[in-house]
Amino acid sequence: KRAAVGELCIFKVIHLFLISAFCSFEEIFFIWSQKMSREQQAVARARKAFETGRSKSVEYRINQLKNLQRLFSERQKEIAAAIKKDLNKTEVGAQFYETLGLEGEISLFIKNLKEWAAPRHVKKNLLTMSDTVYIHPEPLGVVLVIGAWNYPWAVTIRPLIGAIAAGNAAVVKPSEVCVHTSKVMEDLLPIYIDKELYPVVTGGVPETQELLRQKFDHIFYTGNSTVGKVIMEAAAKHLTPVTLELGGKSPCYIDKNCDISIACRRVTWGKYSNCGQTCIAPDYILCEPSIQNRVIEEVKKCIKEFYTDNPKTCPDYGRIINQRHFKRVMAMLEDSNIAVGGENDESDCYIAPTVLRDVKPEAKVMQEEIFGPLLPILPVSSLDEAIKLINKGEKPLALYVFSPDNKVIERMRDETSSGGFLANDCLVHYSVSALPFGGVGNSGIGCYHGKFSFDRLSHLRGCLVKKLKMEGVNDMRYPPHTLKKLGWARFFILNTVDVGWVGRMALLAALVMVAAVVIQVMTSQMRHLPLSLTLS
Ligand SMILES: NC(=O)c1ccc[n+]([C@@H]2O[C@H](COP(=O)([O-])OP(=O)(O)OC[C@H]3O[C@@H](n4cnc5c(N)ncnc54)[C@H](O)[C@@H]3O)[C@@H](O)[C@H]2O)c1
Ligand SMILES: CC(C)=CCC/C(C)=C/CC/C(C)=C/C=O
Repeated sequence: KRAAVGELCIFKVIHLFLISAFCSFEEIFFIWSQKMSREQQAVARARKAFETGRSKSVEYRINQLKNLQRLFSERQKEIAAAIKKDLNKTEVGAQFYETLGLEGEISLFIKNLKEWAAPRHVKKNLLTMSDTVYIHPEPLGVVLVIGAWNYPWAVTIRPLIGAIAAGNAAVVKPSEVCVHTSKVMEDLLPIYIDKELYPVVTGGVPETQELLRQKFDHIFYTGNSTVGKVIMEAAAKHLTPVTLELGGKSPCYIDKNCDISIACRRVTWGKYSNCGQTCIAPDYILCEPSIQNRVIEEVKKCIKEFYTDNPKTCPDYGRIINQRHFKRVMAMLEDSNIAVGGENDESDCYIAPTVLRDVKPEAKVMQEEIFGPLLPILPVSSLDEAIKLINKGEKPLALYVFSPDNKVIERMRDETSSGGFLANDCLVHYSVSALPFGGVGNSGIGCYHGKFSFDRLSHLRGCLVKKLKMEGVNDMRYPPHTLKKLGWARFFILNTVDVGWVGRMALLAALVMVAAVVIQVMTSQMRHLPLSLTLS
């Protein structure tokens, strides 16, 4: 047996020798990759492509972004057809909620990328005044982007835009739950953008787990908090940093003094868009008992206005993504009183826009993120009680308050915590690229959109370039350490300089003048000394 193993080893060594002697690197990579899983291959190719250095060029990145922009202008029909099959969104709806935001984000990046990627000069202290001190944004390497199904293009491509812009390679894993969209993404992306640098890997849990076994330089995950923990655990094995865009129960407080009809119109839109399957949908309403009936009536009116008397046949009303989620949402209805809606059809994954009245915090619907078209109303006696109730739960992704009173708005903002905060509207903060979008606590880690995406997926390298002159200035930091040196160090380190170019010149001129005066005084003093003393 031992002889056989020995022979095998010799054979292997000869085999390896022959390969390395007679094969090119490409061939060796090919032979080696035959033994790898599809996921391993995609990651290895992406890393190899990253190592060529082509994504370091800002022009290259801008070109890739322009190609992505072209995908959205040329392939709207295919994109919309798949989203229609997956989530029953109309073509207009798909553009409005998904691709419009992406087109805006790409334009923003194309316009600003040169500036964002350039070295950023920073404030200095007196000690480093004559040095060049700056932040140098650099690519991280290979990023894994894991998308969710509810807005499959928006939540998968938006992080990809950031990854491309920051000069990374990125492996894109769309959600398998959106079967049709995932296929379209797999087919279209390689036609438009560099397929080596940005491969698409489709598949479900086993494929994602195989991807997670590989080493990445950042993992950007969008989805539920339970899987978020799985992602973070896998990332920890390689010390990979993560961004987790999660969900949660986003509360909505309606003040009795506000225009209830306008508030309810905005809440109805925020809640029932995409059939309630929006990460930042208002999850439940908190209001005083005196306005509960008004709120119910107004929401009911808006449901009729937006989705007709029969939302089931209304093209703008979506469907629950699949039967598993249908059953999950329906089970939440068990111990609640339906005030509006409640109709459903499992075979069509249809649940009507539904309002629940007098809901208690212990009710089933209050135990987890609803992610469906149910709107519970929890009566509270005051703003104080609403704040207390919100603070009992996990920190939400969004928090909504409707009130004409700035004091109410400010109290709600200052006495709670959430990923984002919106007064007198729902969802729209998502569309402002200048705002960081992300959760806090249980609703996520890290934020993105616009420049925040660029910074999140870059390494912001701190750089200081000193000249080899003026060594005398450094004396204060070298041993022996004395109180006098400490005094100088305090002066030089604790004083920051932010005087700009003109100021720097003026400061330099002042220093030169002081030095000139000192030298003059010293030489004139020396002239008055007896010759013997000057020499000694
Ligand atoms: N913060 C945001 O921007 C944002 C956006 C959209 C959705 N969400 C949240 O996402 C949730 C809905 O999405 P979801 O989680 O149902 O989407 P999902 O089922 O599509 O899962 C998300 C991704 O995780 C992968 N995945 C699932 N289970 C896994 C496992 N066990 N191991 C490894 N990978 C796994 C899937 O393949 C998929 O790509 C909601 O909680 C919602 O609030 C958050
Ligand atoms: C276009 C306007 C005014 C607002 C954005 C609407 C919206 C709901 C976008 C989708 C947000 C999103 C990806 C949520 C995640 O689940």
